Amino acid sequence: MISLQEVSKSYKSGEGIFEAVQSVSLTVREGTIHGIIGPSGAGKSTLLRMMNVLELPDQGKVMVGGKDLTTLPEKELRLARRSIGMIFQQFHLLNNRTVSGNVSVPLELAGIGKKQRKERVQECLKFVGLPDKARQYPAMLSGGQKQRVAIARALAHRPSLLLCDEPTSSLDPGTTAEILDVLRHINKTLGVTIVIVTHEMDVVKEVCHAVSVVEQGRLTDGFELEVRPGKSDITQRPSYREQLLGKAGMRDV
Ligand SMILES: Nc1ncnc2c1ncn2[C@@H]1O[C@H](COP(=O)(O)OP(=O)(O)OP(=O)(O)O)[C@@H](O)[C@H]1O
Repeated sequence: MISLQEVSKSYKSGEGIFEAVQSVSLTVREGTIHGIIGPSGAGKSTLLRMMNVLELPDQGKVMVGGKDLTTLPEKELRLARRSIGMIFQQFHLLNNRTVSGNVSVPLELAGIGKKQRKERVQECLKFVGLPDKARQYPAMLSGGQKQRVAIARALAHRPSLLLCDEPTSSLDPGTTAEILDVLRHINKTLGVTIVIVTHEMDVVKEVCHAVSVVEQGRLTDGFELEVRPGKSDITQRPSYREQLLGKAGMRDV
């Protein structure tokens, strides 16, 4: 289980202090795919980046696997982070490394031996359906293939949690569906808990078991989902929620 407990984060700017996340508490059930949705600038990415303390909250706790990541000494935090993979909208691959070189990076940083690295890289590439692309460079790949490489890299350490920051926002609808299939497969077959930040209703509708709604740095709603494409029996709710559910063709369960 992952739980954020009353986390807050402010940024200083020329105009003063901006409160990007304000006292948010949120629980992600183990083994689920959890969406975080809301308008642009609402604080979704900041919230996600606090889940692996890429962004250190000013206040509050980040509980992952029974430990508060905000209080862990650096060495322990590094180890804890190995069980948390992350992928991004822009893939963040190293262009001067081959596909297998990219997937190998976290294993190299962890000091894993060459033979073991090679085996694990092959396993991960096979899992995401790219075993034949190992020797190619990112520039030779499509957007969907690049995201698969990023996913393979995120899986290298066998994470229990995968954080996804707008993973399909650079992709066309067909490729989006393929990437969502990969994420669903990871959740189902490996039992990995997945958190997806997205502004796309279809992503929530397709894969999420639960969703949290973030607006202006605050959690304004959260609910379990039953995916019902095409249905319109939407429970009356406050405006943003109505809008979300309506667009996604979902209802409360
Ligand atoms: N490092 C930073 N320094 C200053 N301000 C920041 C920083 N990171 C985020 N912000 C501000 O905090 C607010 C929340 O940003 P965040 O990226 O979390 O929102 P978001 O909901 O993910 O938005 P989007 O959907 O547009 O990516 C924004 O107003 C953003 O400009």
